[in-house]
Amino acid sequence: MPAVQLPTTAQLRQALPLVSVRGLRVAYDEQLVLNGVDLDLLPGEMVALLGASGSGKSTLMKSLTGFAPISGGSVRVAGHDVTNLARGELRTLRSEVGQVFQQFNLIPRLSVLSNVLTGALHGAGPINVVGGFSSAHRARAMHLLDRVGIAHKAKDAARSLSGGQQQRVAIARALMQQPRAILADEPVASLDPKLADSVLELLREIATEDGIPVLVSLHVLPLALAHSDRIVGLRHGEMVLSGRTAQLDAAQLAVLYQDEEGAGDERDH
Ligand SMILES: Nc1ncnc2c1ncn2[C@@H]1O[C@H](COP(=O)(O)OP(=O)(O)OP(=O)(O)O)[C@@H](O)[C@H]1O
Repeated sequence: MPAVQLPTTAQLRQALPLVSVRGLRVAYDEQLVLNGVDLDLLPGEMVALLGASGSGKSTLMKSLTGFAPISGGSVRVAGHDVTNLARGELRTLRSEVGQVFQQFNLIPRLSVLSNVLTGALHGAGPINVVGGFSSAHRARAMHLLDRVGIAHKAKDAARSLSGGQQQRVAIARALMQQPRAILADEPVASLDPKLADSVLELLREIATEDGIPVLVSLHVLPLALAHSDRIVGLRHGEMVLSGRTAQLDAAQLAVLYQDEEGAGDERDH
């Protein structure tokens, strides 16, 4: 009888979703804004989250880090049960999930290097903050700035950088956390198309090289088509689309924007 090849622990880990959402419901003031959402994110994949304005993209992202009022379903992120966190576990969860935002959210007067170093504060207690950063932290922050292509700006004030450069700093700051997943909520909405391409390329490279999932919400369909492995789509708070990017056709994608004011404008530009 041929020997049975059992998968290694590494292979099993690779196949398990880092994020697993089932039947998620979120309500604000009794208004249901997410209704029965399912989502899996696997290590190493770049997943684009699409949907018209108000469809629930930001709310879904917030649900993954305990920032949304979850009223039903289950949310597991990096081994944490987000709907039932133990005392102190929320801080750990947030330290394990890197976040990137549309407006970069840097501290403008601080240097680029200091901004990246703040990523190391996630999950650190007050003593670590007072104690300052170790030389190992500084070396790691410089390495990450080099990785995102702006090590030469390390000493400059964050406010002196262009939007594209600031977003690279924000990505380096997220990496400083040694995240197990990255959530990027409209990270290129404030950037011109060329910079948008380069930032999304960088995020995809990180997903592949670091073997972590990156969930990125986007308003521009061509960007999602060019830079994702998979596309998921929300409509009126329901997940109505999920598929490999290369296999989705125009009719499937059009469902996301049906009946929306200005449909066609938003997704094409
Ligand atoms: N804090 C809040 N309080 C009340 N309602 C909220 C809150 N946050 C979001 N909503 C509502 O939830 C719905 C989904 O909003 P959400 O921001 O998740 O959508 P979105 O798809 O990210 O939109 P956009 O693309 O415009 O950013 C909207 O109707 C919005 O008004």
